[in-house]
Amino acid sequence: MIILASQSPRRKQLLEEAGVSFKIVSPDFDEKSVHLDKTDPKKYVSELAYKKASDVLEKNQEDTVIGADTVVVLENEVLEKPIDEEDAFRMLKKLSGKKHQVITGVAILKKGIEKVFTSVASVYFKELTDFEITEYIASKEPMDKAGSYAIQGIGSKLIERHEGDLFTIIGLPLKEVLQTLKTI
Ligand SMILES: Cc1cn([C@H]2C[C@H](O)[C@@H](COP(=O)(O)OP(=O)(O)OP(=O)(O)O)O2)c(=O)[nH]c1=O
Repeated sequence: MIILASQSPRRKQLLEEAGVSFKIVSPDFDEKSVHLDKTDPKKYVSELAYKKASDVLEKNQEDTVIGADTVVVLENEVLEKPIDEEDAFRMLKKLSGKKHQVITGVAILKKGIEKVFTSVASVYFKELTDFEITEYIASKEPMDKAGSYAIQGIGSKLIERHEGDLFTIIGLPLKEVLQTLKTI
């Protein structure tokens, strides 16, 4: 059985639409309580994805477990989910008019097998006014998204363009995930 170790509705939907049959088991640890080094964002998302997957594998040892983590990286600063609306405003103000990276780390674990990889895409934000930012935050959409926006939602109107894999930005690099599932 394949298990998605994630509470993210986006990851669930992406995997469902790809025709994979799986169940969801949420990892049993608080992301906020883990203090990992963020100076290397690829290493950071890989470690978090690994922690999510290994926590679930421990209790489901006959299964294949997928864990993932997504962050936004702007000029060496890692932006995660905002803690409140003020934090979302701060992030969106920083992202305004600039290019940033979105990095998703994935860990696919099964007894004796560990596949961990990252995927990077770039997003170019339009210049945003404070009013546009405030209006967007009022939609509540930013509150559970890395970097405080959703490219697949209302947030699309904040974006000039993106380079790379859209699924990586939404939280799961599907092509690589499907390829890895085939080979393990
Ligand atoms: C940048 C961006 C992020 N996101 C989402 C993907 C992730 O769900 C979320 C980043 O938070 P994560 O901590 O990666 O994931 P999560 O807390 O939603 O789920 P779990 O830890 O249980 O797997 O941001 C979008 O949906 N659209 C976007 O454009």
